[in-house]
Amino acid sequence: MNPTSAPAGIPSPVYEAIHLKKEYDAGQVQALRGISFKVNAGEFVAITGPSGCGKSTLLQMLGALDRPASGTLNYRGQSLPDVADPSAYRAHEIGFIFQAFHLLPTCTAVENVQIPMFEGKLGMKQRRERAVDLLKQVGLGHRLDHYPGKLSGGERQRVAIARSLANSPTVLLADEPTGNLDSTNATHVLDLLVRLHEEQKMTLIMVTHDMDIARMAGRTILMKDGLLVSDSLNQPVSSLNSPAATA
Ligand SMILES: Nc1ncnc2c1ncn2[C@@H]1O[C@H](COP(=O)(O)OP(=O)(O)OP(=O)(O)O)[C@@H](O)[C@H]1O
Repeated sequence: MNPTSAPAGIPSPVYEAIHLKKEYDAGQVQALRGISFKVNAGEFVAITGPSGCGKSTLLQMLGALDRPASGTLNYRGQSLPDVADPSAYRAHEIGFIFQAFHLLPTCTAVENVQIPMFEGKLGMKQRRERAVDLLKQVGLGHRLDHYPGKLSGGERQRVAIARSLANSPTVLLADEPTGNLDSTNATHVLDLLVRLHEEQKMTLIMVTHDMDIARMAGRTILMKDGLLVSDSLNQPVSSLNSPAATA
């Protein structure tokens, strides 16, 4: 994509959504009923709210996995629903992390991480080297040749996070990334996401129904019944282990 840039000193929105709507079942389900917000480069935003309020629907739109019925959704100044090549956008601009990991069970950790790289120009040796490097970054240098079935849930999610970084995305979109994990593994995965966001200045947008997890973000968007009910900055919290998160 060919991003537009904001004048110096003005934060440039990565995403700008204006009155987004989405219906299912010929209008019987109104999943999004007019959502507007901006996300600036390098922000960590949590999207939270009760089950069925439209969080995943919204994240899927940001990931160009779905299209709004109406409204405007821009990614770095370009209309996302109208992007010429959504698969290139998904492969190179964003990394997606799912609750259920979505690893290929017949591929090892290092093979799973290489999968998104097949769209790029790296040769076989470079792909493997990059995958090894990414697995080391997520603390799995000792599990390179393990199959997903031989890894713990937390390790599987860390492989999925390494895979999401394969093509150096601008944005990480995480949908309940700790939803299938026990509290210890959840803490490790969240700390890893925070570290990636802080060290690599990555924009991180995370859907969670858990308010304690949402508070780890710099900002929380609260949804209800397909509407945005609040959009507020959070007090700094670096980990679920911190007193503020466990109080
Ligand atoms: N493909 C679909 N067809 C019909 N209705 C759908 C579809 N996907 C989602 N919905 C409905 O749209 C609404 C919003 O769903 P969504 O999955 O976005 O909510 P959510 O906030 O992510 O929920 P949860 O926290 O339970 O995952 C819900 O009422 C859901 O039943």
